[in-house]
Amino acid sequence: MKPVIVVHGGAGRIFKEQEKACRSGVVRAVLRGYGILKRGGTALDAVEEAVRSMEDDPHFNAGCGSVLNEKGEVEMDAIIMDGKNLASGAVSAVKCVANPIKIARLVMEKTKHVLLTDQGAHLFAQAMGVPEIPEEKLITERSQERWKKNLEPDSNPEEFQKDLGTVGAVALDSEGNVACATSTGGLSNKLIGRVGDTACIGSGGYADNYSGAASTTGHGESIMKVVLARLILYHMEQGMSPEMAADTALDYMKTRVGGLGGVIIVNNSGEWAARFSTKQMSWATVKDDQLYYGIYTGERHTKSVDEAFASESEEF
Ligand SMILES: NC(=O)C[C@H](N)C(=O)O
Repeated sequence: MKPVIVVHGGAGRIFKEQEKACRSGVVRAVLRGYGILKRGGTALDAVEEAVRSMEDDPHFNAGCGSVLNEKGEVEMDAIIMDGKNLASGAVSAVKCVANPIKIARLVMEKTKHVLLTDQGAHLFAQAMGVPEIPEEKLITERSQERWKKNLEPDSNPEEFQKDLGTVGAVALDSEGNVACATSTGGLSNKLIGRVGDTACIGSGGYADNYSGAASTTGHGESIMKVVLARLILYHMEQGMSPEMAADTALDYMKTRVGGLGGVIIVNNSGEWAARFSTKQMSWATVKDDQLYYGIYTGERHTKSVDEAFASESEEF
């Protein structure tokens, strides 16, 4: 089986001055993940690596760069899932760690549970030897400015929620296994303790070798109401292509609950899609040693992977 990986850097609005950094960020992440697949690594390792790369990138709303809750704190959600056996692990409302996706993976591999939250997730991370980092390291000037603006009496929180940026990855490895991973700081100025779609199995992501894998982004409460990732896989089980399944599910979310978002998908034969109902979503894919990436509807750049690896440090 030829490996495939798709990543997203969040659906929503990307400001002009951020576009280059977002394109570079998703390309860097997809190449890291593909490097693992190319060496015969698993889909699970590839999606974790790709998501880690974007958690470490301050341009995305995950890890460093996460948006802040109503008190100005970072509370992050993440999920990972293995399509081989439906094993999955997630964390919600975690603080002071660089890579929530790592803890999600540990939840999957080292506990009998699927989701740990807040204090419990913190204690578990400590017990697993995950280093704690000061909260300031996760907070960027941009996330702080946005938080302050949202506190102004005439602010329009709806407007600011458009500026999303969750990160995610889906992959198919050479053994035919699929996996997904998603990580986020959630919604700006959210209530303390708010758990979003990203931490919830079937909403923020789902992976099943019988059909494929999906990772979602967008308005979390809407995504949870329609259980977006699982809905997409259901459509694929009924015979739809990844693209058709994505469009059908996103349309349903828009008409049924008025929610916008984006998804990346790979099915178990290596067909993929990156679709969104928002204005933009940064995404990148590698299949057959060919890199594809874009931000706007209809935008699709192509490069060979060798060429892309050679210019990895450059902007795209
Ligand atoms: N940026 C996002 O995609 C937000 C995320 N889905 C949430 O609601 O937590």
